[in-house]
Amino acid sequence: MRVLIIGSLSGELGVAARIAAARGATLAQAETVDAALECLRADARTDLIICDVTHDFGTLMRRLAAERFTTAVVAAGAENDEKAAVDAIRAGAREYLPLPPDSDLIAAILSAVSTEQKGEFIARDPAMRAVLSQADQVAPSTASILITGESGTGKEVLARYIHERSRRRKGPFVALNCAAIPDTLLESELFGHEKGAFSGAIARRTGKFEAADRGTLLLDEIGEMDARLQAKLLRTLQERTVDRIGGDRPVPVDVRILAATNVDLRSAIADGRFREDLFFRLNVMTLRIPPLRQRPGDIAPLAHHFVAHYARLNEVGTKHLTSRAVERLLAYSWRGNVRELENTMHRAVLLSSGPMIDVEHIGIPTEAEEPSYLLSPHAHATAGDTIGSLVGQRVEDVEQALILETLNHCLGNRTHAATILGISIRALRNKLREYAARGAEVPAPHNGVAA
Ligand SMILES: Nc1ncnc2c1ncn2[C@@H]1O[C@H](COP(=O)(O)OP(=O)(O)OP(=O)(O)O)[C@@H](O)[C@H]1O
Repeated sequence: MRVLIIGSLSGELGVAARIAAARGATLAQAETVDAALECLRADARTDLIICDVTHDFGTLMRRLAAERFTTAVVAAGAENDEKAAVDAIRAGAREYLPLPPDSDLIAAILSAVSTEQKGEFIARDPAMRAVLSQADQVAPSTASILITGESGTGKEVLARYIHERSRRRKGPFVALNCAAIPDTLLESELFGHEKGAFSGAIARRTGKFEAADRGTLLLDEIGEMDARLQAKLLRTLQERTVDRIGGDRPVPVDVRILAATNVDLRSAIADGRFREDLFFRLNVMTLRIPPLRQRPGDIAPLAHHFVAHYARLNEVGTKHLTSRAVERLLAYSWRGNVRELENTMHRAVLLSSGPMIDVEHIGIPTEAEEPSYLLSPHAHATAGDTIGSLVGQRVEDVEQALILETLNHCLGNRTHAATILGISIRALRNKLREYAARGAEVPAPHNGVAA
């Protein structure tokens, strides 16, 4: 694990750094926020940042967000400085590390970050066990693999699972969501840029390809990549070199590519939106993750796993699901798949005050209460009654209500809502911007529940 320390190593922070190193962390150090950002731009593999709160912590968090660094940050400061601790957590710190440092707490933080990264893969249902045994077979090779499945089914977790079982497991695992970044920035995010390559390129930055050198690069939502970048990606895969924007020579890279998608790439090819030659490069083998509703044997084990995880994380003591609660979970359709189950369990842990989690803490409707368009993939075949009651309303208003309601159901997850609605994520984002401009309340990406 790579840890970047921001602040001086001569005092108690230095003691914390030495404890982290003794627990196996590789250290880098920066005296200032500027120097730390330079360090991150030059090497995107940092797993954890520990920052002295007396440095400008708020600025650090804002600048990390502005440059789309998602590295976990821990603030370190005086043990009795409650205000600093509260401010740091509010600004987005994962933890407050009181100084002088406690070596068990540092060990716990390192282990939490590494478990999060490894991601435990729960698979009890035979359908999922079959996918895992295919993954076990292909993991050791260097073949590109395409992972398909609805949003929230666990494509990224499966990609990490493959990386951990590959010969590259000691190398980095780097993931990039191609839909989350505007086309204009995606190129520099993937391939990097030289200083001054375009306005705003204030310093040289390595891209995800270079960050994943000798490891694995997951390109999530590959179907959203625009045609020009598809061509550049294909060239990179063929030539095993990357051209940084503004660079004057290709840089060799050794990266295994895993690509994930929740759209049907064959129909994207038929519509001319995805290159067939790139598809064949990426798709040496396809692993298809079934939606959660088609692997009921996974629902209860996953639910127990998330309850234990969030109870531990929120320090609320051990909690258990009642058998009625488990029955309710088994009867639900989980259109948002494992991510929806995870968010539901996180909320239930926070809402239940005693040791038991019952149906009222889960807050999902029974099957009879679920809207038909969420239960059936053939919504129009079952939605006749609903349509009748809409006569008299404007299409635009009905569309807005449907989009916002679906987004609410998906706990704010844009990708999943777009999949259910059958529109592209870009189209969804444009609509949401329009609604927000008109004053409508648009659910935040995580609906207020920290994932
Ligand atoms: N089998 C599993 N075991 C444990 N956790 C899982 C499993 N599958 C999914 N999860 C959890 O569910 C959440 C969603 O998983 P993940 O991000 O891998 O889905 P995805 O298919 O890549 O979603 P998207 O298409 O929206 O990117 C994550 O928090 C992940 O840790």
